[in-house]
Amino acid sequence: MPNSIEITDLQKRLGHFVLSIDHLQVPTGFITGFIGENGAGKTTTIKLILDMLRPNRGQIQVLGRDAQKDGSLAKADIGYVGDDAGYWASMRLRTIANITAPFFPRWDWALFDKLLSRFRLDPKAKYISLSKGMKKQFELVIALCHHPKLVILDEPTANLDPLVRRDILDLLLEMMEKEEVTVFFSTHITSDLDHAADYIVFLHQGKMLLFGDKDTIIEGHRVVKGPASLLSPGSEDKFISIQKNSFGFEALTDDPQWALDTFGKEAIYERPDIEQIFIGYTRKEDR
Ligand SMILES: Nc1ncnc2c1ncn2[C@@H]1O[C@H](COP(=O)(O)OP(=O)(O)OP(=O)(O)O)[C@@H](O)[C@H]1O
Repeated sequence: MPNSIEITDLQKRLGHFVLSIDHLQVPTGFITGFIGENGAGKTTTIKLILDMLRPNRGQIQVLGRDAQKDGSLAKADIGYVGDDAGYWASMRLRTIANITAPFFPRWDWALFDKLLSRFRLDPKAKYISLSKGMKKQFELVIALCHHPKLVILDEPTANLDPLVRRDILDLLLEMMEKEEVTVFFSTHITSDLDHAADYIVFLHQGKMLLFGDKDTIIEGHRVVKGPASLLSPGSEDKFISIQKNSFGFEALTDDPQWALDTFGKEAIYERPDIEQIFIGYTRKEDR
């Protein structure tokens, strides 16, 4: 199966907010990072994929099944970590696992124990006694220990310290080496994606701005810096976005060759990171 998620012609209205995605594919066997500012529509998209919300229009295929008609059949193959796991606060971790395991035919107790000890979580601890980061780690253990084909994570690393964030990303990468797993990962911490993602989706105010292979996207862009005297009205308009100050300009281009031909050796050309590209496209849309 080339794509684990395929979205076509999707529209969802929530009050004044409109989510509108013409086409989105999440390739099987890779990590796709889903980036957007607060309120961009990431959680709404994920809830639609999981059939927790119904669209006003459009089709969503998840693991080859229609999310609205028989999405429940795909649920055993999906590991999901969202905002609120909804676990009973006073339950012990082992009890939560005992209740969850029967829903998943490939539940793996050995993997559950291994992952719990990796995160130094005590199975006898009560869920309420865990810190925010430990709760996320436990939710991730539950999501991964039934060998899901598709892992959907809604901002799993928000509020976590860098060490825990890196540990979670490393765990995902290790899993993907051993079995074919697809990961769809929403975040606004773009540095996590610099490290881990293969594909990137940018969402802004309910619309997709960009989708593609991360390395190709980065290679296709440059941050150009130089003195303001290099600029002309025509060249300014060709940038995706530009910022000027008393020292000169800093701009994002999706045509590195044009920039080199236009500004030559007087400008500096830098490879952007994901955050610089995302901010550049967001500024362009907001102009
Ligand atoms: N039940 C609802 N009724 C009305 N508006 C809603 C509802 N749920 C979400 N929204 C609106 O939809 C928009 C998108 O919200 P969503 O939670 O999908 O964003 P997000 O990208 O996940 O943001 P964040 O990074 O802050 O979690 C927001 O403007 C939000 O206020």
